[in-house]
This record gives sequence, C-alpha cells and structure tokens, in this order.
Amino acid sequence: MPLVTAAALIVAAGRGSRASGSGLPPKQYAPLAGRPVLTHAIAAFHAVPEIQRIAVVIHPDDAELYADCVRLAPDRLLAPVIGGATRQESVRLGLEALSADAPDLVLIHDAARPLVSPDTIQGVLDALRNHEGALAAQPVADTLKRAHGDGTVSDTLSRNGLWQAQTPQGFRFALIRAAHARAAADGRDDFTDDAALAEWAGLGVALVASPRRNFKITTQEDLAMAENLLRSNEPRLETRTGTGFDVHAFCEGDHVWVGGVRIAHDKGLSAHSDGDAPLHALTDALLGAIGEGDIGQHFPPSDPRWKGAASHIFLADAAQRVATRGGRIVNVDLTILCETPRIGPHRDAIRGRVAEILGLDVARVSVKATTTERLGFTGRGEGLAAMAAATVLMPA
Ligand SMILES: Nc1ccn([C@@H]2O[C@H](COP(=O)(O)OP(=O)(O)OP(=O)(O)O)[C@@H](O)[C@H]2O)c(=O)n1
Ligand SMILES: C[C@](O)(CO)[C@H](O)COP(=O)(O)O
Repeated sequence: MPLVTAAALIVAAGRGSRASGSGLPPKQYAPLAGRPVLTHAIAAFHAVPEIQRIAVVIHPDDAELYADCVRLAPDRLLAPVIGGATRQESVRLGLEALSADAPDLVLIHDAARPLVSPDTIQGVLDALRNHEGALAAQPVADTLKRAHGDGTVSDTLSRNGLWQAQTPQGFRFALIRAAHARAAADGRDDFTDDAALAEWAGLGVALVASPRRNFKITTQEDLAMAENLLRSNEPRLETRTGTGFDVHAFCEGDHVWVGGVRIAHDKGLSAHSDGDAPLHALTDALLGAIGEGDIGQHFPPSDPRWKGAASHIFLADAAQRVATRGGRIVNVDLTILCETPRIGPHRDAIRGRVAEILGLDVARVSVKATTTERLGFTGRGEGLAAMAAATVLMPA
C-alpha cells in the first residue's frame, strides 16, 4: 500500500437519553472498569500505529467531562470539535474540522462502542485498500420478526445476508466528506450511520466481520454488560504479606549503608556485602511474600560475586521476581533499630531511595526508626538491626 494518512473521528456529542438516569453523565463519560467509556475508545485507536490523528466530537456542555477523559492525552489527539443535533450532523462537523489538514482515510467511530479492538480497527483499515468504504459488522444471529402495532407477530424475515452495522466505518476521506456535504445540502438528515449515507452517494462499501463484544452502549444494561466483560478479563489478585529481619555488627570504618543511603559514621558494618541490614530485611520481606526463600538462597555469602556488593541489587532482584510472577508491590514498611547513627535526618532520603529501587510511589514506602533503650546488642551499640514488612498483590 502506498503511504497513506489515516485519522480517527470519534463521535461523542450525543446525550445518551436511553441510558440516562438522574444525576448521571452522558453514557460516553460513564465510568467503565475505572475509566470513562470514551477513554476506552480513544485508547483502542491509539493502539493502532497507522492511525496518526484522533479527533473527538463533543457536546458544548461536556468540555469539563471531556477534559477529565483525556488528562493523560495521547500525543495524537486533536483539539475537540463541537458536534450537532444528530449523529449525522456531528460526523459532518468532525469531517469539516479534519479537512483543514485532510487525511487520506478516516475511520468514524461511536464513543459508545468502548470495547472495539485494535484488530477490528486494523481490519477496517485493511479493507480500505480495495474499497471506498468499509464497516465493522456482525452477521445477524437471531431469527427476525416483524411486529404489528399491537406487539403481535406479522411475519418472519429471512436473516440470510443480513448484518448488524457497527463502527468503525472507514472511508476515503474526500469521498465521505463530499457525500456528507451533499446530504446536508439536499436536506437529507435521516442517515443512522455513515455507511448508509455512503451507499446513498454510490460508494462501494465492504463488510468486515467484527465480534459481538463491539456492541454499542445504548442502555444501562449494556453498560453493566461491558463492565462484566472487562472485569472478567482481569486476573484475580490476592494479597500476600511477608516479613524480614536482619542484623549486622559494627566494625571499624567511617560510614554505614542504611536503606541504600551512605551515612558518615565513626564505625562501619561488618558483612560480606555492603551490610545494608534494612535493604536485606526488605529483600527478605518481598521474597517471603511470594514464597521464594530468602536472600541467602539467592545471594549466598559464599559467592565471591557478592563480596562488597551494593544491596540495592538484592532488593531490585526481589522486586523483579514479584513482577515476573505478575505481582505488584502495594507497600513496604521498614523499622530500623540502633542507638547510632541517628536515622531521623536521613529518613526522607532512605524513603526516596527505597521507592526508587522498587519503582514505587514514595507514599507506599514507610521508614521508621527506634532505639532499644540501651538494652540488648543494639542498645550496647554493637550492631544495627532492621525489620521489614511487605504487602504484594499476586495472581491467585
Ligand atoms: N448529536 C449526536 C448524537 C449522537 N452522537 C454520538 O453517536 C454515537 C451513537 O449514537 P447513540 O448511541 O444514538 O447515542 P446518543 O444519541 O447519545 O443516545 P440516545 O439516542 O439514547 O440519546 C454516540 O457515541 C453518540 O455520542 C453524536 O456525536 N452527536
Ligand atoms: C452508527 C451505528 O452505531 C451503527 O450501528 C448506529 O446506527 C448509531 O446509533 P443510533 O442509535 O442509530 O444513533
């Protein structure tokens, strides 16, 4: 295929009256599996590299709702376009806005179809190599009845060759723009989709089989169905916790490593590695949470590779083990026990360093310190001890 430019036009200017309830936003802004319906649709197009630009048509009252949907706006998103009173009019206004820098192809999509897949989008794009227009659609699977006005059956229709139209519906941009402009000029405002308008204009339109899950959210029931579908794809996670404890004796030296931070001190810590007991305790807490033994098993003191090693290596390895198994660290909590050095002045630096090693927000890392009231080996200043707890979410 020669190099072509392709844009997506997502129409989101409807009022969603069939799905509305008092106090609810229009359906395209309703929350679905943690983010607005419209955000799902935008993300699907963003996942297709051939789509270079995405324009969204919105209702003039929805500017704030729209801004909330695109806080993490993908780079290919254009400024929103204000829509019209019907879907057809909203599409026409969107096409006019895109014509300032016209793409070769345009894929028109309902914001109300959040479960569209990048494969379906790609399928419609591919069909445009050989056709002026192409739409995602699904063969009719149920028997069709025509009804009398009183709700009784008049007759049964053949479903042979019948398809249900979905979106995206893709077209050569210049052709669909001209068709929409002509329909408006002729006073034709009754097209419920762009493929019907394209057929009226004499364009050849191909059907691209698309799954049932690309359904349009029309009612609250549809919204609940979409929520269930998305939630059922998520792995079930369970909470696991682990604890760790470590001690290192003081020896001659001029600094100690505590929680990944070098602290000047009148002693050092005796160890095969750098002796960072807090990081060792945290490593054990993570390994404990995922049932993968302890630090000594993975980094034996007998192994010369770990002589003088920086302990962030051990902690990062444990975090990687959590991630490799599909897990996520929720929070870690560290308690450091010593008379000296004083930990308070270094607490923020330690929190920051641990957060950095684990790739966590600093709010998920807690660092506490205490003396042992001059009791025991820490009280006598013979060594430094650390206790840690970690919580992780793991696939069940
Ligand atoms: N004036 C309009 C009407 C509809 N749409 C968009 O067209 C898509 C399909 O329309 P539909 O499901 O009929 O949405 P609504 O018109 O919002 O719903 P309702 O008819 O229940 O009010 C939706 O993404 C809707 O936001 C639009 O951009 N402009
Ligand atoms: C365009 C469309 O999604 C194709 O099925 C549909 O026609 C739009 O919804 P409406 O309820 O007809 O406005």
